[in-house]
Amino acid sequence: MIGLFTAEEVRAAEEPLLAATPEGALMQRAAAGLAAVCGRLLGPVYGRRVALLVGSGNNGGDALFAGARLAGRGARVTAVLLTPDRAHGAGLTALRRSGGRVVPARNPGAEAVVARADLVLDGMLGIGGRGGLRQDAAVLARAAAAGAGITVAVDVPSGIDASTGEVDGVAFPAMHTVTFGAVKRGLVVGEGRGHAGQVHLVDLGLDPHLPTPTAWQLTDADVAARLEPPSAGDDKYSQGVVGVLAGSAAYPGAGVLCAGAALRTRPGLVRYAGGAADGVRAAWPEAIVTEGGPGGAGRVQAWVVGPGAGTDDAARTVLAEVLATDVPVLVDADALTLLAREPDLVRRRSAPTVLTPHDREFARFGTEVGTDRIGAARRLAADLGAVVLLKGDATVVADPDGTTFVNGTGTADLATAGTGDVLSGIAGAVLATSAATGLPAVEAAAVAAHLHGRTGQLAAQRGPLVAGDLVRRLPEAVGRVRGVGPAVLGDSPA
Ligand SMILES: NC(=O)C1=CN([C@@H]2O[C@H](COP(=O)(O)OP(=O)(O)OC[C@H]3O[C@@H](n4cnc5c(N)ncnc54)[C@H](O)[C@@H]3O)[C@@H](O)[C@H]2O)[C@@H](O)CC1
Ligand SMILES: [K+]
Repeated sequence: MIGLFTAEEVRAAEEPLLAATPEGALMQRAAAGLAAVCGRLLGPVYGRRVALLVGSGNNGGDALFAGARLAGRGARVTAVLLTPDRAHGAGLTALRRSGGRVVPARNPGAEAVVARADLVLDGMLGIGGRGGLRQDAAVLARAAAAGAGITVAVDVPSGIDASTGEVDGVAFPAMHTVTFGAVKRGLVVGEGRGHAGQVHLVDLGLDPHLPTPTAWQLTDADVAARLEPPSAGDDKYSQGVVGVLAGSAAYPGAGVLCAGAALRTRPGLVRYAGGAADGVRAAWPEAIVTEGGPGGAGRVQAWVVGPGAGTDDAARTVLAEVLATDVPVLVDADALTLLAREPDLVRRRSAPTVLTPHDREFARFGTEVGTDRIGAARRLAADLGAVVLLKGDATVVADPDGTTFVNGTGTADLATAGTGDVLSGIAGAVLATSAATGLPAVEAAAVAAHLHGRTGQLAAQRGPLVAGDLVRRLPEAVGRVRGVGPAVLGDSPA
């Protein structure tokens, strides 16, 4: 698992490390790691044009020292200084000694330096940045975006909030971010994720000083370890029995997709008791279909309730009935709308509940998501005593105790009808085994989000995807996450 940290946590951890190391040593470690990544990205370094965008703090110092190292290898390095009188003195000296040039950002030629560069290194603001980019910095960020060079952010893309990922106005559009000591949360969540590109972590020796993380990202290996394949002693009941209450006469597809995803994730047994019995029977002869609602379905180890299920009185009765059981329940879509009217239905539960809202569904519980997605998910989780899986570009899964996972997989191609129904089916299947495996509900939900995203990446390789493609490709995605078949589906997030 990859720990995710706030800027404040990183700053606090740096203090004792700074005190224990010779002055400037940490910045040299950072600059060496940064220059090494830039060198790899450039291929041959000699003769290549590198532009450094340099602000007033230590982030600019990192860029200047890394630039000096690249200049030493023959790169043509130019530093564009936003505040020439406040740029890092020792860094400037090192760059000049290595043959680098310096221009103030207000000089007419500064934008052209950025536009012509083979690589643009963003050292404008690091974890000391507050608020959005000022006009002069925003102009340089836009020039980097418009240019053809590789864009690399130093520690964090300037203009993003390192703790929340919030972007206020313009931020540097990095293809790569070389971050120091620890992965900042803002690189993987909110708008920050889209600005950070591929994240490279440079070890500064900070680990012993960091607090135990409260936010994490799962890797393929973490997910594989939580999705154990069946063993010789398993039967269809011990593999997890999922009850699906999704779909209706108006929306039969939601039931078909949800039941199919549950079957394809962990095909122990799926009991279907929703309102689209004929459709599910036709699509999934493997499912046991009952028409009598949850009460007549037989014993299950987890329920999925809500996708395409409607919000009428009958749907409300079904929701109340499953929330009164003592097994894990996943609440999605229409059932979230109903639950937002009667949140006490979930507050009084003792078994785990997982809610899977998107932003509009989240807002029905009383507050907008806002720009701090981790904070928002944690607050609702604590308020309701339920796991909250807040869907988005980087899905956030929060436990009532504050433990949070930020998903690192997925693709924009997943923004299409029915993919949420598939996620619910996957999560229901993982939850159904959680009682036997001891997997906490928050981790089961995070595993499902990871797998859903990986399946989306796999399906999108063939072009635009529909939700049914996810169901079809799920077994292959599970196999790949477990390391069966080609290991790489896309860039790993960190
Ligand atoms: N502290 C350490 O031990 C290390 C720090 N390192 C680097 O140092 C960075 C943090 O350095 P700093 O604390 O100097 O902070 P920054 O380099 O992020 O810059 C802070 C400066 O920018 C100004 N500023 C803040 N917001 C602004 C805005 N919106 N527009 C314009 N100016 C703004 C502040 O007045 C301050 O002078 C890290 O991100 C990392 O890159 C690395 O060298 C590794 C070691
Ligand atoms: K930066």
